Amino acid sequence: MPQQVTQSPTPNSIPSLLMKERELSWQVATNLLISFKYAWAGIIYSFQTQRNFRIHVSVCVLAIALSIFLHLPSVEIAIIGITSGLVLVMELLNTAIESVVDLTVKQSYHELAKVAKDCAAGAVLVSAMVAVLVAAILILPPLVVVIRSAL
Ligand SMILES: Nc1ncnc2c1ncn2[C@@H]1O[C@H](COP(=O)(O)OP(=O)(O)OP(=O)(O)O)[C@@H](O)[C@H]1O
Repeated sequence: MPQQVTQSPTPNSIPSLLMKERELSWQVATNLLISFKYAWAGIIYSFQTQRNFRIHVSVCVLAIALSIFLHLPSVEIAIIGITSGLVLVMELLNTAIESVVDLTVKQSYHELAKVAKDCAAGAVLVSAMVAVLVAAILILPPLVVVIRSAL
């Protein structure tokens, strides 16, 4: 049976290919402000629908507030900010992957849908464990000192 060979795109044809990809989009943000609006809508959607996202936002705010209250060095506050922020990013990606999987398989069971959702949830878990470990190492010692001096 003759095999169908797809030619790889030449550098000149790449811009027109990209245009075609964008044609598939139902709506395209026409400027930066509108892009921000859609990004914000995604964050609000996750906050309103995902309990875990709300928990992670609260813990993230608490960790940064505590590190400011304890007068941690700015590098340590930045590290806590990065690790906590990473958890929120993972949660947003997890929500995006869950939505795409549900859109694809609807309410039917599929082994690959399970793999995709479990791996996305695993990514959130790994980032959350790293964030807790980093926060515990940086926040706990000065927090214990403050609590002891208050007693
Ligand atoms: N269509 C599906 N096919 C196979 N397994 C699925 C499917 N949908 C969900 N699952 C399984 O059920 C689990 C929970 O799915 P769900 O969509 O509720 O995600 P979740 O991990 O609970 O989301 P959250 O991150 O909000 O807690 C998935 O991790 C997966 O193991």
